[in-house]
This record gives sequence, structure tokens and C-alpha cells, in this order.
Amino acid sequence: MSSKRVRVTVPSSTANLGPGFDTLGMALQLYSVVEMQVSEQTTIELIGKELQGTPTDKSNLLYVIAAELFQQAGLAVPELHIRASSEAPLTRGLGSSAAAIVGALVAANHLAGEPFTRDQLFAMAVKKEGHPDNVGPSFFGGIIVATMPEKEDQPIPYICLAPPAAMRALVVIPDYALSTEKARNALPQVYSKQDVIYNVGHSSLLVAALAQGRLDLLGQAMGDRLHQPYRAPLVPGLEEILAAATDNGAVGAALSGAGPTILCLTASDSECERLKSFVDQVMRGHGISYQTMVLQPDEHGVQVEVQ
Ligand SMILES: Nc1ncnc2c1ncn2[C@@H]1O[C@H](COP(=O)(O)OP(=O)(O)OP(=O)(O)O)[C@@H](O)[C@H]1O
Ligand SMILES: N[C@@H](CCO)C(=O)O
Repeated sequence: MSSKRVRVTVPSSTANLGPGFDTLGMALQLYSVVEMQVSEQTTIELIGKELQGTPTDKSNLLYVIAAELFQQAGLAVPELHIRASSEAPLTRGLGSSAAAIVGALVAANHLAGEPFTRDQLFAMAVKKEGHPDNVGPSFFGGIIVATMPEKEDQPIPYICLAPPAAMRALVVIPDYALSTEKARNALPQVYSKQDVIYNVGHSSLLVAALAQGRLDLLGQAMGDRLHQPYRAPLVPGLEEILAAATDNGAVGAALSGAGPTILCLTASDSECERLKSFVDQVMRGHGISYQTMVLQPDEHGVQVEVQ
């Protein structure tokens, strides 16, 4: 067991990108940091306002995930000093739980002497999160197309695409939380054939458009009928932004992950000001306080430093 301190930096992510429910996601330059070191006693130090209210005992997600990794490696679970921070707010649809899971797995794997490969860690994270669309970008960076394997013991099949160079993400982050669980419970159990065909077509077109840098197609390709229509009642302003973002400087728009953050993609930084005033008008109309951030895609994924 290593006695060194491991520092892991993990990008946040935006999942689904509209039609790619549970299968598509993009890493963003908004980071979580997890530092971990074997210690005599477990202490969890959470830095900054975003992690306020998160447990600082052994029920903390970071500790739970690290402990599970040591157990799976056949090692005794050590006491740990964990220090963590997050630039991304939690429960907003920016993949904070996936980033925490990836950060804790990668840090614990280093302390344990690297018993697991990166693909094994990816599979462990996907199992924990239930789907690969946030975990994939946090691990590998860029845009990830991934799905669950046919059999449980198979590796997670994925492809990483480089985001189109000039593309920017304007994220509209409302000041209220929406848990992924609540947003998933809003979805129906059964879909019509027309809606399934609609999403297969749009998701396929979106992946092809992103692969070829065809930002002009995103406005159409990002249409979705599997989750956004059912989540819209939980996210005031979503319908208006999806309907008119492309008339106001965006090349496409979607609910980010399970929401309530709304993602608007632009072809350059210069479109963002016009888009911000449109978004402001919509959100004010609903009396919702919010913040916006203009983010570049992250292309590196998880980064590890051993100190
Ligand atoms: N750094 C962290 N340390 C401990 N727990 C965390 C950390 N980051 C996230 N979590 C846990 O993850 C929960 C948020 O998960 P949830 O899936 O609801 O939202 P999200 O991951 O931010 O959004 P989405 O999955 O829609 O992108 C928090 O309430 C907290 O329990
Ligand atoms: N694909 C997931 C992302 C959030 O975890 C969802 O939309 O529920």
C-alpha cells in the first residue's frame, strides 16, 4: 500500500446531449479534485461551497467508493485522509456523482498499487453510476459514445470523439437542486415505436455530425423524445430555451444530464453574449435565479499526480 499522497483531477460532464439518453456525454473544463492518502484515522476535508452539506464521515461517497476498491483488490480497507473540492455544483446535471466516483476509484487504485486497469476502473464506475454517459467523459475526456455491454463481465464498449475545435458550452445552472433519481422517476416505462425511431435517428445523426464537425446539423440532431418532454415540467424555462436557442446564437440545446442545468452549444465564444441575454429573459420570466458559465470541452479526462 502506498503511503504517498495522490491528487486526482476529474472533469465534469454533460450527459445525453439531447437524444443520446444514457449513452452520449461530453467532458467540460470544470473540475473536481480528490486528494487521498493512507492515514492513522479517517478524516474527510471538503473545500469550498459546492461540497457544503456533504457528509464528512465514512458515509461520504468518496470514502465508500475507495473502501469498495480496496475490498475488491483483496486488501484491508485502510484509514484515509481525503481532501476534496468541486468547481461544479452538485445535483445540477453536471455529473458530480460520476466525477466523485471516478476520482475516488483512480486515487484508491494508486494507493493500492494499481491492481486494476483503466478499463476495469471504467467498468466499476459505470456499474456504480448505472450508465456510462457521465463516467466516460470524466475518465477519458472529449465526447464519449458508450453503451452497456451485452454481458456483465464484458468491457464497456466506447468510442471517444474529439469535440469540434471552436465549439463552446454555455451552461445555464439554476439555483435549485434536482436529483437524478427524481428526474429518472419522471420518465415513462414504455415508449411508442415512433418516439424510439425518432431518437435512434437523431442520436445517430448527432454522433455523425459531431464526428465530422458539422455544427450546422446540431440544432436538428439534438431533438429528443425520450426524456426532455417528461422532465420539462421539473425545469422551468427548458421548453422555451430548447424551442428558440438556435434563433439566439446557439447551434443546439439540450437538458444537461438529468437537469436542471440547460446546455446551449455555440460555434464560437462570440455567440455567447446574445445567447446569455435570451436565456436571461426566459429565466427571469419564470422568476428562477441561475448562473451561466461558458465552458470549453475537456479533452484530457482524469489526471493523476503522486506527491
Ligand atoms: N465530491 C463529492 N463527495 C461526496 N459526494 C458527492 C460528491 N460529488 C457528488 N456527490 C454525491 O452525488 C450526489 C449528486 O448526484 P446526482 O446524480 O443527483 O447529481 P449530479 O451527478 O450532479 O447530476 P447528473 O447525474 O444529472 O449529471 C450528491 O448529492 C452527493 O451525494
Ligand atoms: N443519462 C442520465 C444522466 C444523469 O445521471 C439521465 O439523464 O438520467
